[in-house]
Amino acid sequence: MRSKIVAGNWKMNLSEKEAKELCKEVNNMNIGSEIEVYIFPPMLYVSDCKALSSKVKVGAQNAYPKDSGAYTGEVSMWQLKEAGIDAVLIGHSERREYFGEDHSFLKQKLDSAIAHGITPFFCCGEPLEIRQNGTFLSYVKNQLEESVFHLSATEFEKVVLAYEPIWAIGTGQTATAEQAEEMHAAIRSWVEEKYGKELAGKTSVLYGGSCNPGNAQALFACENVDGGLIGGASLKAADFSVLVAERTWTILN
Ligand SMILES: O=C(CO)COP(=O)(O)O
Repeated sequence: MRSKIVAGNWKMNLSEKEAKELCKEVNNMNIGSEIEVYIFPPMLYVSDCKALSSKVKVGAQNAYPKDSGAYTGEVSMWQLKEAGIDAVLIGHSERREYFGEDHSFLKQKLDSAIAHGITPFFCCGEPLEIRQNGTFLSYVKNQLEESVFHLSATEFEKVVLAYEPIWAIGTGQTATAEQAEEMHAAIRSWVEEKYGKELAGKTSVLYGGSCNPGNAQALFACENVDGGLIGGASLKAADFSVLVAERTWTILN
């Protein structure tokens, strides 16, 4: 069946020392037998974290879609691959909002990640006004149609999807299990329409947005929620260790 994944997006936090320390702590956690764990440290630390990681996979929060050239300040997917990095975040709402990343740019990033064999975690999710006006399903469907559904089935197979409602990110206002399941089931149905039942059944769809030890069990127990993309709670070893623990996944399942 599909992979169950807990991924920590550290965003632009931690000193080098703190990042290495947290990386070691995550690698020493008691991780559930069927759970894959990823960390996404700031770019500066990805290689160090990769070197310190045994059972945990390491991804970058960003990368540029061209392989090399005059793109001052950027790091390419190709360079990440050369450095042994496993995954990359694409389409996070913070990059869409603060760095103007649009559908067509995200599409290029996705193509480049796949071409280089890096696992893309493609993020989608609606802002508060779209949640409130009730058009959130079509909003998220459009994000996938614009940047993801051009992929062939063989390419799409490599993608991990993450639903992160913007109103839940860093706000403490988590989506309820019902809200998450409604969206995740819809996402899986669109994947099925496009790529068929078998591939839809194999696609991991993670939830992100104020996920923490207090609400993770209810979210992870939803049929179509295959784990979490965790911000704030991934910076605290004590919290993150609960999210990756076997018992968080087994009690309600
Ligand atoms: O943006 C997120 C993960 O990518 C979620 O962040 P929080 O868990 O801090 O809400």
